[in-house]
Amino acid sequence: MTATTTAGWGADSEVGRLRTVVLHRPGAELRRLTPRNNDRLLFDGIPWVGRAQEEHDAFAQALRDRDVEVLYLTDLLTETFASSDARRDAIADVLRSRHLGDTLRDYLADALADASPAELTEALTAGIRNDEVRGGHGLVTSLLAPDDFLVDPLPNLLFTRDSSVWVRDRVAVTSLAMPARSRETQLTELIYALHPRFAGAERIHGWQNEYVEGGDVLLLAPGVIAVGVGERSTPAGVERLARQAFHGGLAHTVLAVPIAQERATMHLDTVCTMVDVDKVVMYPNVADTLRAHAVTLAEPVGDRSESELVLRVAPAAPFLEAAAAAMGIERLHRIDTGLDPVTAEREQWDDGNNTLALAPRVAVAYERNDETNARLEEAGIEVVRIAGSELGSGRGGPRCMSCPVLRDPLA
Ligand SMILES: NC(=O)NCCC[C@H](N)C(=O)O
Repeated sequence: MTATTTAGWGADSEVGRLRTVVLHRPGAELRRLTPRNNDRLLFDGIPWVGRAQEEHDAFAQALRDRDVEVLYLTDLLTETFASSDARRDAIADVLRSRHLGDTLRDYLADALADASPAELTEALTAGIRNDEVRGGHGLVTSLLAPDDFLVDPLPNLLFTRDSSVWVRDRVAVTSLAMPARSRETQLTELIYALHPRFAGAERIHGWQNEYVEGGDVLLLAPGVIAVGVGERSTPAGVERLARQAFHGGLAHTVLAVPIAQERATMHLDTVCTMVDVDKVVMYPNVADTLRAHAVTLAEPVGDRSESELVLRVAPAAPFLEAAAAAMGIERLHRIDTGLDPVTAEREQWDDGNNTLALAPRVAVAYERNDETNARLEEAGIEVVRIAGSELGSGRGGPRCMSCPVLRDPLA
């Protein structure tokens, strides 16, 4: 292991004391959701935006009350757009869309180049509707419906955990599998590449690599990473992340964990999150069937390049056992969601498993999941309850809505 966590950023676990986090306060992009587009944009309903903002502000305040520094993604993006390179790259990326046509593309290129940093952030996150453009009119604008999007909104920006994840002192900008989300990581990558706060931060992965989503990546312990493989993160994505982690000396074991390819279990963090150094809250309906392949290096890195590393893949073993063995602990204790299978199913759907640890044995959770929260407390976990009736309509909880940038190291 060569890398260490630096003072300004980095995390080597899910539970080290949280110092800095990136959130996204929901805004205009949520007002774009309609019953006709919400499925495609990966929302299960139409949130009441004002209430979602109140819930989110209370979430952010709960973190600040615990001395966590809250950074907002759109502030970082707007500050990043002080750089003309960032503006140029962001505009080029969004205009690569095959839906635009040359007339519209030329018009938008000029309009976006003239936009202020804040206006550019707004256009790239809330999207641009056909009836909102003042020029570039022609074949494409005539044939599209007035409320068709020329640039799609990004309502899932709310889930900042998916678009980047820190692994020790490196940031993995992820690669999102669903078309509705792929543009999120273009923006995240610009922030990490060009925002002065992250100057010098080394990046692994990237939005054009094989698919890996942050919600699938769990830092079980220093040197041990679990990665869910399912609807979002692919086997090739896990292999890429493992190669990068091994090559950078960031991990000794990566657990590849197949999960059911279903909406309710889209990421590993929808069924399992850590609440202590040796405790997870877990969906009991999958706990006994969840398995993991331990991936390790067959030979030392030496002077091999990342692609030359030889990986050893162990046969599948029960997840909790494989995890404990890799973590070097006797047992990874499991706290169940709900009391019975039906309650567990209801509370898992409402993100009862998706907790954000602020420190060992302190976790933020949606208040609505009464039984899971009671079980956490019985197990000695302090639960910081937040409201999430509107926030949850995108199917994500406190962990999905937060990207820890700095945690105290456990190693
Ligand atoms: N880590 C997570 O589970 N994130 C929640 C993502 C929800 C979002 N609506 C999506 O479908 O991608």
